[in-house]
Formats: sequence, structure tokens, C-alpha cells
Amino acid sequence: MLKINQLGKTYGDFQALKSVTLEASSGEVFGLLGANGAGKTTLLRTLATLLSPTSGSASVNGFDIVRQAQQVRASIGLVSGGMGLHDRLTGRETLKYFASLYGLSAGRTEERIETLNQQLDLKDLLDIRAGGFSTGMKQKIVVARALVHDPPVLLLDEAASGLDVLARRTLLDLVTALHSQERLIVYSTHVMSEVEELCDRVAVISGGEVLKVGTVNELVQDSGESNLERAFFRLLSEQKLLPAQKKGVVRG
Ligand SMILES: Nc1ncnc2c1ncn2[C@@H]1O[C@H](COP(=O)(O)OP(=O)(O)OP(=O)(O)O)[C@@H](O)[C@H]1O
Repeated sequence: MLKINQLGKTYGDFQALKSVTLEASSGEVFGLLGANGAGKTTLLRTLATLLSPTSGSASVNGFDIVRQAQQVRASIGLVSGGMGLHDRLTGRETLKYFASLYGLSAGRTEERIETLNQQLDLKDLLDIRAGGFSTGMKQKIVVARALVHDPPVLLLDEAASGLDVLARRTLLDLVTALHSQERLIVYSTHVMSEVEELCDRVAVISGGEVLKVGTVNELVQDSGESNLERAFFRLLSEQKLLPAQKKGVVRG
């Protein structure tokens, strides 16, 4: 479903992604865990074909992110950055507008809105204008909008960031509700508890590099630490303090 092979991205002289290699399958909620500036947004936007990679390759749903960008775009839903909702449009109008951009027929659009209504419990949101939404309501419609064309891959980039406690709970419950065998959800965050609650596996990213991939339990056990936060900081300190030794271990 998702294959990333030695993917690199530079901004001018600055290398934001350094040879990232990862794989994830449908049915997984796959976490990208990293501090601010680790490279999570760069990685997700490159996978979403909004940025061009400088080196390496990746495929999403079997499509190459450079040579088959259109097919990749049709295969993903992306939630990243601002919400970008039009205050005067109701939830239903927002979903219909995006469905039309994806070329869905009127009948298929109604079907999808009904399915999303059931999955995400949209109810009144469909008939209220976005200008009157709470933050949690807005985030629900933003997630529904990303799923209107029923993509097999959903990319969520720090989607809970900046939400109040109620809106954040709504989002985490949505991700749980969307967890299904047919879909891969890639969930980027810097919040350990979100990874612990949601993710089947997680990649720890720092300085544009993948430091470790595994389940939360594997990461904690392999580190010899007592919890994910401590395991995370141990990985980061090893990266900073022992680069030569770490490289030696990888090569050996
Ligand atoms: N357009 C750009 N030009 C130059 N440097 C950039 C650009 N975008 C991001 N960077 C740098 O690339 C690195 C990775 O940024 P990125 O936004 O991918 O990280 P992140 O893990 O998503 O962090 P955050 O959660 O803060 O967005 C950072 O050092 C950032 O300053």
C-alpha cells in the first residue's frame, strides 16, 4: 500500500529528509512520531505529491509519486495545515463541492455523504454553515472532506494539533472509527499518548531520518525503558550522541 525507498528531500542546501525507507499496509494506523522540525510534514507532503522528492522513490496504492502523481492524488485524502473551510457553505455543500472536484456523480456523492454521516456521526453538521461550527465540528468536516472520494489512504498531519480538549477527543475517536481493513491511515504527531492510543506501528523520525519502526510495545521493550516517551528520548539521544557507533551497528 505504501512503499518508501531511500526518499530524500532538500530545501536548498538543507536536507529535510535523509534516505527514508518505510513500508505500511492497508488495515494499519501507521504513526510518524517526531518533534517539531523532524520532517513529518515534508514526508507527508512529498507522498501527497505536493513536494517533489530530491532522491529515492515512493509508491502509494501501487502508484509512483513522481510518474503517477494523478493516480496518487486520487488514492489519498490529506489533512494538513489550516482547515480551509468556506464559512458560508454548509457541511453538505462543502462535501458536494469536493466530490465534484474528484468527479463523483451526484448519486455517488449522496451515497458517500450518507456513509460518512454514519461513520463519523456528522448529523447536523451537514446542514449548518461552517461559520457556525466549533473547532471540533470543523475538524470533523475536514476529515469527512478528505474521505469524500473514499480513498484507500488517509494522511493526517498533526491533525489534533491546536484543537481544544473536546475537539481533540472527537478527532481521536474519528480515527478509531475509520480504522478498517480497507484503509491505511498515516498519522503524524509529536504526542506520545496519541500514538499509544491509535497506532498499530510507528516510525520515530528525527532530523529527517527514521530512527526506528515497530509497535509501541516493541519500541519500549527494545529500548529497555519503561514507556514510549522514555524510549523516544533514548532513540534521539543515541542519534545525537553516537552517530558513528550507530552507523557502525547498522552497517555491521
Ligand atoms: N519550505 C521550506 N524551506 C526551507 N526549510 C524548510 C521548508 N519547509 C520545512 N523546512 C525545514 O525542514 C525541516 C522539516 O520540517 P517539517 O515541517 O517537515 O517538520 P515537521 O516534523 O513536520 O515539524 P512541524 O511539526 O514543526 O511541522 C525543518 O527544519 C524545517 O525548518
